[in-house]
Order: sequence, then C-alpha cells, then structure tokens
Amino acid sequence: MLEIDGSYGEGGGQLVRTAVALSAVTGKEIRVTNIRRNRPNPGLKQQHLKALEVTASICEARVSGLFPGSTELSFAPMEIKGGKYDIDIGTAGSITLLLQCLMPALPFAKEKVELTVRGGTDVAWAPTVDYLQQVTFRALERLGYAGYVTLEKRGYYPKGGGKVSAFFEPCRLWGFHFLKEEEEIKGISHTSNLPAHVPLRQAEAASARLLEAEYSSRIETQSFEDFSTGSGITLWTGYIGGSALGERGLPAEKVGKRAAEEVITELKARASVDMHLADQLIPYMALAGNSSYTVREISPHAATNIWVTEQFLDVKFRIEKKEDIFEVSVN
Ligand SMILES: Nc1ncnc2c1ncn2[C@@H]1O[C@H](COP(=O)(O)OP(=O)(O)OP(=O)(O)O)[C@@H](O)[C@H]1O
Repeated sequence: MLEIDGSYGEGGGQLVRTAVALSAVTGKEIRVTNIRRNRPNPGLKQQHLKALEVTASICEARVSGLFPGSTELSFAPMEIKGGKYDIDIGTAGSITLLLQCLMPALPFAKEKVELTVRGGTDVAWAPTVDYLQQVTFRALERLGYAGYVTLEKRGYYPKGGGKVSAFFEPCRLWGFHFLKEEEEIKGISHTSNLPAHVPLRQAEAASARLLEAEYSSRIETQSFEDFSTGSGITLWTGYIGGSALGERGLPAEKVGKRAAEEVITELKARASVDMHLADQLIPYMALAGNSSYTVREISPHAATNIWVTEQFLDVKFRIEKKEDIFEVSVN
C-alpha cells in the first residue's frame, strides 16, 4: 500500500486526482491522508467526490473514505474498463477538473470510454471548457492521447447546469518535446442570459489590449439562454491560454482585458507552455517518457504534481533554469 501525504506542497485537490489516476494506471493500492489540508475548507468536496466515484467505478476499485469533508481515503483499483457513464456533479462543480481525475487513466482502458458530464463549464480556479479543448487537448494529442470533448451547454457559477460530452479511446502515449508555437490568437467570448453587447465588449476589449501588445486576434462571440447566467472569455495560441469570467458589477471590458493580460504575460515570457498546462502535463509526460517543455515559472501545482507522479512511476523529472525560463524534462 502506497501512502501519500495529501498536505505535501500545494496540498490541494489536484494531488488527490493525480494520485488516484496513477493508482488506476499502475494498479497500486493507495492511502491518501491529510486531504486538502492546506485549503481553508479541508477534506473532499462534492466535485472531488464525484471525480473519485467515477474513477472508482471505471476501474472497479474498492474505496473507502468517500464522503464530504473526508481527509483520508483508500483506493484499490482492478482493471480499467471502458463503457458509457452519465455523471451529474450536481452543482457548478468543475467538469474539467472531474475529467482531470480520469483522463490520465483512459489510454490504458480495455475499451473506449464515453462520458456525459453535467456541472460547471466556466468556473473559477479551473480550466474553462474551451481551455481544455483548445490548449490541453492540443498538447495531449502531441503525446498520442486519443480523445475529445464537445460542449453541449455552458454552466456558470452558482447554478451550473452545463453539459459536456467526452470520448476517449485506448492509445499508446509517446514522448514529445514542446516548442513554442505561435499563431494568431483565437478566442471565444460567451454569455448566457445577458445582453448581446456583453460578449462583444469582452471580445473587443481583449482584442484591443492584445493589439496594443502587438498581437493580432480573432475572437468569436456566443450568446446563449441556458439554465445559468454568466459570462466568460477564453483566448489561446499554441500551448498558451488565458481566460476570465464575468462577475456582477465587473465591466465587460475588464473581463476581456484580464484574459488578454494572462495571455500576454505568457507570450512575453517566450516559454513553450503556460503555467496551467505545465502542471496538467506532468502525469502524461511521465507515462509517455522522453518529453519536455519550457515554462516561465514552476508553480506549486507543477512541483506537487511532479512529486506525486514520482511516487508511482519509475521516472525522475529534471528542472533546469535557462535564462529567464525553466525547462522541465523527463526521460
Ligand atoms: N484559469 C485556468 N486556466 C487553466 N487551468 C486552470 C486555471 N485555473 C486553474 N487551473 C487548473 O486547475 C487545476 C486546479 O487544481 P487544484 O488542486 O487547485 O484544484 P481543486 O480541486 O479545485 O482543489 P482545491 O479546491 O483544493 O484548490 C490545476 O491543474 C490548474 O492548473
């Protein structure tokens, strides 16, 4: 039984998701203690519970400790099955973070996996669904990953009610060295139940700020009348993304500008991947072997993900400072 201290480093939800996914891949039984100890509300929340429940059912795991607020769990996987699953997170809990828990295991499934997930598609502290599609999947494809997600309906905080379909096929991962890929910046600016000028103003403000920094952009606008009310914008180019969400009282122009600033910060650093993708790629790069990227900073999320991944797999990540950026590689 492998014991993982959930308070290590960043000590958040991602450590638990990576541990469970790699337990499924390696077949190693685990116990995770001190779950989310470094968060103001420690223990498992609804979003984490759903992710763990689905991962357990896909790999027929024996689990204990799955209840709200639980700070310790054990997970003993069998084989990773395929099949169809219909999952309702029940709140505006992040759909993309639920997928983050499952996705590293799915190349090793016996058959294809089809999921329908209901929850939040554009919520704080998580990749937006557009980021997942345009940045994360673009990078994973380079590692041989076979899967895609389709947005059916947006879901914003607090009501949620978004819907995403996802499809994954068993595949063999291979190594890849990520280099900076810069194209015209693309984006989607979207709203639900708000006036049509809101996504336009978000998009125009983002484009104007990008142009000031000498980047051209093409941003699509979308207006929906879905179950929840909200707005957001995601921008991307190569392996770099940025996003911002609307808030009551926050002018649409500020939302657009925030997303643009995120992308500009990443692009100016001249690294190959952004800080979020950098932590997300760690388990896949370890499974694929012989891979690398450059990033402007090593975030606590990335350092923690490296630490958890090294507990499961016989790999060692190297981090080297090269001028103003860091190269992260694994053999
Ligand atoms: N704006 C964003 N764009 C892309 N990815 C993001 C963004 N914000 C957060 N992420 C990603 O979402 C994940 C968040 O992990 P984290 O452990 O903080 O989540 P959590 O389960 O909500 O946990 P906790 O509530 O314990 O913080 C990380 O992979 C991070 O890179």
